[in-house]
Amino acid sequence: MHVLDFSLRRGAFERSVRILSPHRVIALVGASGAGKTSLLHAIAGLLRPQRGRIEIDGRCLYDGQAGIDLPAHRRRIGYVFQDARLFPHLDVRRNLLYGLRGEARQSPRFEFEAVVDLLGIGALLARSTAGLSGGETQRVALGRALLSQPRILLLDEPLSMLDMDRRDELLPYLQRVRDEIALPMIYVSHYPDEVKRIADEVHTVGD
Ligand SMILES: Nc1ncnc2c1ncn2[C@@H]1O[C@H](COP(=O)(O)OP(=O)(O)OP(=O)(O)O)[C@@H](O)[C@H]1O
Repeated sequence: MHVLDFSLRRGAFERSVRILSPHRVIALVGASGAGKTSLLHAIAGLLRPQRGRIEIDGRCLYDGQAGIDLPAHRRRIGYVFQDARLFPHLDVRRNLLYGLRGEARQSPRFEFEAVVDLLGIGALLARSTAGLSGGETQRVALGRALLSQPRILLLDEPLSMLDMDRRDELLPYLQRVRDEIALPMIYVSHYPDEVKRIADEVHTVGD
């Protein structure tokens, strides 16, 4: 069960959301500026809501009334950005291993080899990030996020920098992650058609 029932403010921008969902994978769609990224930031603990409650898969991350506000590092979030944000000075293997550091190294649920296989990135391990295609870059970013041993996966328009062919190439990997990793996922996109292939339920943010 997910509860996203909160209000937030960013400068002059205000947004309230009320989503109660029994589904593991939900998508948030909406126009540019509707507040989708801001909602993900609130879930990740990067932006404090004005009020309300955030519960993912039955685990409370924030409750204004009860005074609960888990710090970002304790929320165990895997975050995949639109622009991947791989470290340019590290090769693919080291980018992935960056995810598997600190506490994540002790008895990981998602192991290096398994994640590499799942995402089909074994042949890329020794490569620099500079020559990767957009789809390959996003698969590595997804791998790095999974290796940080998250309890929740947040995806902020992971396909938006890709052309149509590359999108079609990446979608099956996202579907595999959804089915085989079985984490709660919140997927932000501009495109309802795209998210219907990933999410169990689609919510529109904004008016
Ligand atoms: N740091 C900030 N300070 C003030 N306003 C901000 C800040 N960050 C975002 N905003 C404003 O908050 C609103 C929502 O932005 P947000 O990025 O959450 O929307 P979005 O739906 O993700 O948009 P897009 O689809 O274009 O990425 C916008 O009006 C934006 O200008």
